[in-house]
Amino acid sequence: MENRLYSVAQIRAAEAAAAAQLEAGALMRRAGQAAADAALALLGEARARPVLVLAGPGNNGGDALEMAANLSEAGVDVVVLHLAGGGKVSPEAAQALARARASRANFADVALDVRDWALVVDGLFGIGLARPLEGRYRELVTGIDAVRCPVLALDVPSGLDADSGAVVGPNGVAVRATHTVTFIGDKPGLHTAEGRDHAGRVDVAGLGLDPSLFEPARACIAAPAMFASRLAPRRQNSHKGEFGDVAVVGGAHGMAGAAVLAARGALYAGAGRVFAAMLGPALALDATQPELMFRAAHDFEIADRVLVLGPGMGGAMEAMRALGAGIDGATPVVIDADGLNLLAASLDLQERVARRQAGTVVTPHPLEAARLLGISAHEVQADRLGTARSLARRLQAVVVLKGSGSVVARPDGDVAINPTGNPGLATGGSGDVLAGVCGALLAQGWPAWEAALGAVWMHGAAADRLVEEGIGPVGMTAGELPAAMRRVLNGLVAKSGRG
Ligand SMILES: NC(=O)C1=CN([C@@H]2O[C@H](COP(=O)(O)OP(=O)(O)OC[C@H]3O[C@@H](n4cnc5c(N)ncnc54)[C@H](O)[C@@H]3O)[C@@H](O)[C@H]2O)[C@@H](O)CC1
Ligand SMILES: Nc1ncnc2c1ncn2[C@@H]1O[C@H](COP(=O)(O)OP(=O)(O)O)[C@@H](O)[C@H]1O
Ligand SMILES: [K+]
Repeated sequence: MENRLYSVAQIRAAEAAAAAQLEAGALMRRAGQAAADAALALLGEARARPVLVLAGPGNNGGDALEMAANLSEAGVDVVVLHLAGGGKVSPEAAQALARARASRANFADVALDVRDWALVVDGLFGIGLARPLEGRYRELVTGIDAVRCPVLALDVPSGLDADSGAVVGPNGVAVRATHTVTFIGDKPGLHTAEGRDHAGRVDVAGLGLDPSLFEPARACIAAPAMFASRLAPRRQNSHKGEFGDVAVVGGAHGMAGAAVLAARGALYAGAGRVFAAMLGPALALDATQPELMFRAAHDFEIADRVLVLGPGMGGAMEAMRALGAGIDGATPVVIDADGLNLLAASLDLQERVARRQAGTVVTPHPLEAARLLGISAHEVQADRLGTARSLARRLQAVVVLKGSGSVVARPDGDVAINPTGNPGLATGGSGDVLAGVCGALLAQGWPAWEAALGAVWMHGAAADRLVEEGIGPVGMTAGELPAAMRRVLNGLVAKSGRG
């Protein structure tokens, strides 16, 4: 897997194995050097103002002190704010402190806002954070929000859980960095939940560890390489029957729009034919998308069609029947929105999902995932990877837990975190488009895992393009996504062709 992500336990194990082969303090010195290089790159020619280095009581503070010594040796004006804490200090961190004290760095107890800094470095806490930030730490971390210069976090923004991306504590705070240089290996918490807001741009400094020291990663950052084998250019001699039928089953009274958006998503992602099987009054036509075929759900023939079950489906008995029929069918399905709420209410349906032979992709947002697992949305967000994994295992399906850094999980426990997308997607209907795109990829023969990864990646990339064009994030609409996603998809297909 490329772009590997490691749990804190895996990082600790690799670090311990490496430390046993190296001279004492070598890893911390390497971390301090990598951090200084990152800071120098950020500073560029901006050397007139000083750099503030916040150093905490543990080894993260040790990294920061090594870095302060390196920066001052490089001629940078450095001010260190060292919070010693009362606990035991590791020999490496003690050595780093002695080195920083002997350097030209100034140790001072300053308020964050007293100077115009060129850069603030967060070396308070890393993967050893054990409880919420309080007192002086909390004050400093909130103070960082007010600075206008870049903020570089070492390893992990202090206050953030590196495994989950949750801010630690009920009313917890965490550093909002513009950049993070993370050590030894990349960590999931920097890329999902609150992670993207707190970590900023993430660079990995591997510190020269031998790859054989790592346990196999069970998580990665999603990338087109993971679904590239499905992006083959179309043969000249092809016909619509090769690209599959998608039927969106939904659109109860008053919710036709959800089914239409999903159907448009499927059409623009290349399905051969797209139907909308409506639980409410069947529309005669979508005048802006006349290619879509509307049918009444109660007498619609679902056989041989990939189904997108749920957009605007409502909760009536008829919806439950349509969902059950789709689940028991032999074609791949996507279950979304109201389909998931109905599923949450029926253990029987959940078991039938788990027994399905054809591909199944389930796309809950955090509240839908919470209903399915009988927990709160807060608990889902506190452990997005764990939640996605347990749902995937329970339903024996590929699960997309949506939101910032969508988590795609498979029943065997492997997960990928999607790096594309932005808050422009936080608008009604964007999830319907995603479900339709995923249905179209399944209809074109993509396996569930690749279809889910491809749909999520391209849907997010479409939103990113719209932002680049000034169409969002504010005011971006779900209806603008299908055409933008189509450009992304064709761009990837063109790249996949023979040079
Ligand atoms: N051991 C080494 O040689 C290396 C350490 N590294 C760095 O070391 C970090 C991990 O070091 P540590 O295990 O010392 O952990 P941290 O430095 O992240 O924090 C642990 C220290 O903070 C205290 N603490 C935890 N939460 C607190 C809170 N909320 N309020 C007040 N005090 C709190 C603990 O009692 C302990 O003293 C990594 O994130 C990384 O930055 C890496 O540079 C790799 C090399
Ligand atoms: N802040 C965000 N950053 C990135 N993606 C987001 C964000 N908010 C929402 N999304 C994405 O937008 C889509 C919203 O889906 P959903 O919550 O089902 O909305 P709806 O039901 O209105 O269609 C999902 O793909 C989700 O991952
Ligand atoms: K930190």
